[in-house]
Amino acid sequence: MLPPPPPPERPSASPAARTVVVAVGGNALLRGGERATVAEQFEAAARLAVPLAGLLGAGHRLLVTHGNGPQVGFIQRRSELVAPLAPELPALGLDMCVADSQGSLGYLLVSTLAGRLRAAGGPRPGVAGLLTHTVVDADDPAFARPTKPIGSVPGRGSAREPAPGGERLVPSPVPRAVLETEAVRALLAAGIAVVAGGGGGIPLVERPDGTYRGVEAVVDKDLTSALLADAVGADLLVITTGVDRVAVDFGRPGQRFLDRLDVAGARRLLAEGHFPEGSMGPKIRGALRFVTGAPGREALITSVAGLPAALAGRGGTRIRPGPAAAYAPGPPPAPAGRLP
Ligand SMILES: NC(=O)OP(=O)(O)O
Repeated sequence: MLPPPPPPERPSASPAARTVVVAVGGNALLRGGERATVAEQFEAAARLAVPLAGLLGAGHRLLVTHGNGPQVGFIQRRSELVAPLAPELPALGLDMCVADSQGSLGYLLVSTLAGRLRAAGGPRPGVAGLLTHTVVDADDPAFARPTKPIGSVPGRGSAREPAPGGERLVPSPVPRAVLETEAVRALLAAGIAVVAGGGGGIPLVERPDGTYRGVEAVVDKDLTSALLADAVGADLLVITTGVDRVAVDFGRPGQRFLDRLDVAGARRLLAEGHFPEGSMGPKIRGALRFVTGAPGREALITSVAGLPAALAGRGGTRIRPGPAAAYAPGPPPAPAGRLP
């Protein structure tokens, strides 16, 4: 549970202030599915801004990260649909689509949070949206095995042969470093709320000469969120998803929701296949990476609707290290089955 510190004069002034990272799924802004209008997306972002502003009002430092799974698929489809009509317009690679999604989703999240803080009338930290780049390994095996669904219509396909309806699977390499880590740290230290790590970050690989190039991939935002949360020394990583709590045997007879998990238990359930890749798997792996990075950390998995209650200790699944945990900072581990 996150204890509310007394109202501060300045947002960063309270000794009880903690650094909180809240990861928001791309689906959270699309309640109406693919047909959600822009106005509905703003409404969803405005609802989310209420508990986020509450954290800032209580004096905590806040980093918001967000997904882009549906939106990056829409942007890519738009580019592909336009191509035969206007061949003079450049086709967009996935790195460019991720960058576009950071712009539009950053706009939604920053403008609604800034507006909520202004309307609340208390001490107002600034809110900054940061275009974020994530370095991945050029030889990550994910490039040969696409697992990340983008676009929102159920179905299965590959990046080259999309399934009917628009959803497709694309490579999702493990994030190794975020170029803007120092900037995020500096903004948080200055009491400014940050929106960063959007869509897992624009995926880059290093060229032999040390420069970067964008690649065809969508990095998992939960893993990037854990990496950033670790790097900025966060105390709490909140991962929002479509359910209020993590379940074992999800969607099967015997389904059981969990209030808390320790590291050993989470690892065992992950190994038993309760948390599939492309959904709960990266959230659990991100949470594990974060809580085992340093002592005193906690991860919380819950829904956007359940966020206010979960932050007050009345819901969600809490992941804590447990008595036998060993701490080892570093990038997120690869999922089972990947090369070391
Ligand atoms: N990039 C990413 O992981 O997005 P979602 O969380 O929306 O799938």
